[in-house]
Amino acid sequence: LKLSRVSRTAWCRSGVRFLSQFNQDQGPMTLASLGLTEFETTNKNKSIKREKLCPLTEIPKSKVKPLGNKGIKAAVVKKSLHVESAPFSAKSFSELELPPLLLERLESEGFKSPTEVQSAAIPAILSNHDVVIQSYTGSGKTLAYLLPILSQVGPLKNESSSDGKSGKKTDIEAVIVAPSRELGMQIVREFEKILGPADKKVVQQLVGGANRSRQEEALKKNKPAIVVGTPGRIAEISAAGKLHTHDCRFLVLDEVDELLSFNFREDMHRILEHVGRRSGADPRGPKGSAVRQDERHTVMVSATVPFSVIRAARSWCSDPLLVQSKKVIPLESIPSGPVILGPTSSSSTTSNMQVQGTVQSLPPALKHYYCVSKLQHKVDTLRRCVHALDAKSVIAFMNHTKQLKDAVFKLEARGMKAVELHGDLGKLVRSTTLKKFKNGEVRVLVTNELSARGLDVAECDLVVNLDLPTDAIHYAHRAGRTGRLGRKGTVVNMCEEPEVFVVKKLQKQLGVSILACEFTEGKLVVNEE
Ligand SMILES: Nc1ncnc2c1ncn2[C@@H]1O[C@H](COP(=O)(O)OP(=O)(O)OP(=O)(O)O)[C@@H](O)[C@H]1O
Repeated sequence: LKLSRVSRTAWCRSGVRFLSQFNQDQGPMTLASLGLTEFETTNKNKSIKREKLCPLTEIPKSKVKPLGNKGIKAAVVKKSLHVESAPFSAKSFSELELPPLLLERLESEGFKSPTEVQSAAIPAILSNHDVVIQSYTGSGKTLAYLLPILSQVGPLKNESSSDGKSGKKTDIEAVIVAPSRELGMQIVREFEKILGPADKKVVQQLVGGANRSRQEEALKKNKPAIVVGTPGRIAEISAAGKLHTHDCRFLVLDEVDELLSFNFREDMHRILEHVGRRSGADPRGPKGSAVRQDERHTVMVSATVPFSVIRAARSWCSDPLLVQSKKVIPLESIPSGPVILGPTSSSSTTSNMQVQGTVQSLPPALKHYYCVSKLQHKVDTLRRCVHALDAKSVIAFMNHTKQLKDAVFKLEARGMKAVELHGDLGKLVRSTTLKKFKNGEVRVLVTNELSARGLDVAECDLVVNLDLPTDAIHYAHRAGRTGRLGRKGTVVNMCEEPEVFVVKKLQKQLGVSILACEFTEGKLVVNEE
């Protein structure tokens, strides 16, 4: 496959189909399956060592690459990045060269030290590299891009940071795109937390479902430097000429693999076309000129990075780096096609890749179980499961919105406080429901895929799949709602007898043990198989 120069249109058209085809054939694509987690493959003849991918400790300086994207992103003058020393030795935020005001804010909000992915990503972004950030759910990817942005944009930034190209006050300097309203709002709150009450207006939410004219008025009145929103609303306001992003310096695509899905295709196309597109600039201007210092930096983020994302990054970014918890490597060094796990692959290679894949997208300490239950008994089994594990904060996933109400009704009838959350509810109901769940008023949140991505409820100690997820990528995001930032977490899958093979397949694809269990006499009993 020749993928590095796919046109945007081709990428948009084919990305989803490609991904779903791959998922069907080989299971979900993880970075491990791209051969990234081990620096030496098991095939000795074709072994690729890290040193070859990334000579010495330095990321190679950017080469000017034909991008085939009308030059939205021309070559950028980049600082070289020491990948083995600085990012991995950082013990505190101050070692990451963040500005003093930002460090003060982090301290007063109780953030003491960076997570591994933050230690790796912050220097990479600060060195003007485009990056793809991939690390497991709940590992702190939001701050990994938020902090370098606030180092260069807004009131906490380094004094030496430039004010952007035009210096026009109406210009947006950073656009963050997220696939759901809930996730968008959560990111806004994270920005507000770090900015502090006095500077909250530096960031503006542009999520769907909220009043559009109020958002437009706020843009006009507050002149925010940063906007966070859903693709539809950002594209809509941009198309109406009320959002000026041509001089934008940062574009972040959070949950990027979801943003590449068919549903968002047109809106994402507009965003990628317009954000950071300098009017009148020659995209192929002289290499290293000062003009390009302020070109758009693109940051793509997710716990799961299928091949469609690698391909999109190659198309839309300039010499992107892949940042994982303990590694920073040039995306260029990734093999240019998916690793095929066919019948000819040796079983050791296959299992090795799968184990590595799990380490990357799921928190390593999560415990996984499955429990065979008849359809009509599943909610009762859920109730027994919650009691047996003494779970305080539970997210139960179902595949069909219509069934959620019924499950909530049954739980409430048995004295268990539960509430439903899905996209058909009004925005006010959605936010009060989530608030109630977050502050512990409700024990079980019964929901669908809407809550699977990004939702951060630290207290959530149990995830139950009342219906099995459609594939391993969906499993990873659902499971990742628990066990966040090193906390304990349990995932229980309820399935009927004929579905056990699906659990076995997920287990194999994800490389985790999903143990058979039942709930008897108020206890979790793990069955020997
Ligand atoms: N350095 C840190 N110190 C303490 N808490 C942190 C730190 N970094 C992030 N957190 C907190 O950890 C939680 C999880 O972070 P975040 O939501 O960014 O994870 P994530 O990797 O994006 O997860 P997901 O893949 O599910 O979206 C958040 O509540 C965040 O505020």
